[in-house]
Amino acid sequence: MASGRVDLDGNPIKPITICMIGAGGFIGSHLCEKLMNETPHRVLAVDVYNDKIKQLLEPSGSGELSWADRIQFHRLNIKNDSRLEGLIKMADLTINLAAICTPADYNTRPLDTIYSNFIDALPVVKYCSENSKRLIHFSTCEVYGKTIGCFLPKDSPLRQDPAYYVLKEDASPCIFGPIEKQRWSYACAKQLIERLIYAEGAENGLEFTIVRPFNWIGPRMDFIPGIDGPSEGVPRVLACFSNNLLRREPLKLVDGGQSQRTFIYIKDAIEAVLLMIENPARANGQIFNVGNPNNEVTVRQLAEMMTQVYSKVSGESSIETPSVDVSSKEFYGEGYDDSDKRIPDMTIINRQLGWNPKTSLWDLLESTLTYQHRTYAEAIKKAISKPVAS
Ligand SMILES: NC(=O)c1ccc[n+]([C@@H]2O[C@H](COP(=O)([O-])OP(=O)(O)OC[C@H]3O[C@@H](n4cnc5c(N)ncnc54)[C@H](O)[C@@H]3O)[C@@H](O)[C@H]2O)c1
Ligand SMILES: O=c1ccn([C@@H]2O[C@H](COP(=O)(O)OP(=O)(O)O[C@H]3OC[C@@H](O)[C@H](O)[C@H]3O)[C@@H](O)[C@H]2O)c(=O)[nH]1
Repeated sequence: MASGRVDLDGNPIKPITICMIGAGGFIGSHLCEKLMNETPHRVLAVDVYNDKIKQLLEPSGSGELSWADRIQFHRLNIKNDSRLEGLIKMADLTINLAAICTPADYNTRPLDTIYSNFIDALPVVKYCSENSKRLIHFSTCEVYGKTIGCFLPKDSPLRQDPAYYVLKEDASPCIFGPIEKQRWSYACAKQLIERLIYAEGAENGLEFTIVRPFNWIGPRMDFIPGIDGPSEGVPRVLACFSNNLLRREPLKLVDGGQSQRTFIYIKDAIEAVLLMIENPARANGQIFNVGNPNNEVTVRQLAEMMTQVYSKVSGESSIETPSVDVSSKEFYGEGYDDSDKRIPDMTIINRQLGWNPKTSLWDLLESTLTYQHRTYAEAIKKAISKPVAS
């Protein structure tokens, strides 16, 4: 079944079993799909939900890469389930994606955020280390926090110097705000679990790879409030803006939409993860930025581009006031703070895996918003036309 597939050094790739924790989420669903469609590997998919991978859990057709017996769903909460160690032992590699990772939760549910991103990840690291199993752990670009450049005077020419803003895995500091800015509870928990994994590698020989995603976006990200998630829920920006566009409401720009982000298409990013899975000798012991430095925009520019793209794919003209400003306190509540700018340095992933992102921001928004329109437009129309109960 693995015939012809070779790694970056020309060695044949042997089929392995992967314990994927958080497999039912946005990234997990795309990774499962890739592994089923293009590789012979087996997946023990662990999550509390499976809606986003349902299509893979149905019996598949025939053919060489048929996934019939290669994916198995285990509904369990890793906080309190003794089956976890057994699943890690059965696998060659564990990938941990499980986390609370929506900014609206970091300042309003800081305890859940810290428990989810640090405490709940501890047994996963421990079982991998004790059983000599390889671990790929999902961290975040938020561990860098703010750039050095943002502390310079507004008119300083050094702000234009990449040395003051490009984020490098082995050189950049992690700069968070004060404790009362609970936004940083997530970044801080992720940083500590990174340090623990690194220490397990140094002291106990754990074979690990740490992934720092820089705003991966695409179909199936988060939920549309009131349709496939809670009406009052606040997902990440792609889903917030999609929801506004679908409902023909102005997009809300937090604190003027001045923060900058680089967005990468989920399918480009998944290619990088597959290279890590299949090239352990090149990926072990590494921390990888995975992002697209060419796709930088301010949040305001993102809103403008999404408005234009959505008009194109839906055939609807945009509304008269496409966006409105809103304060972060009003939108997220007390204790919110923000990363100013996120440009990933690509030297290490390029050197180790020869990987580069491909898809432009316009193209990735076009395919993603086509999906959003096709998936949600009818449901939103129905929800809007329902008479409000008196
Ligand atoms: N999407 C991004 O751009 C991005 C950026 C930076 C970091 N990350 C990291 O990547 C990982 C995956 O992110 P995502 O975007 O797919 O998020 P997601 O919320 O879509 O997926 C996380 C999944 O983990 C599951 N999960 C959470 N706690 C669990 C528990 N206790 N037991 C079992 N399952 C549990 C959730 O049900 C969910 O399906 C996270 O660790 C996140 O911090 C993602
Ligand atoms: O409706 C909205 C939603 C969000 N925003 C802004 O858009 C920017 C991006 O917000 P997102 O919700 O996508 O989240 P962030 O980029 O801040 O953090 C994310 O990045 C790294 C991951 O670890 C997490 O998935 C998440 O923390 C922020 O500046 C936010 O304030 C708006 O202006 N309007």
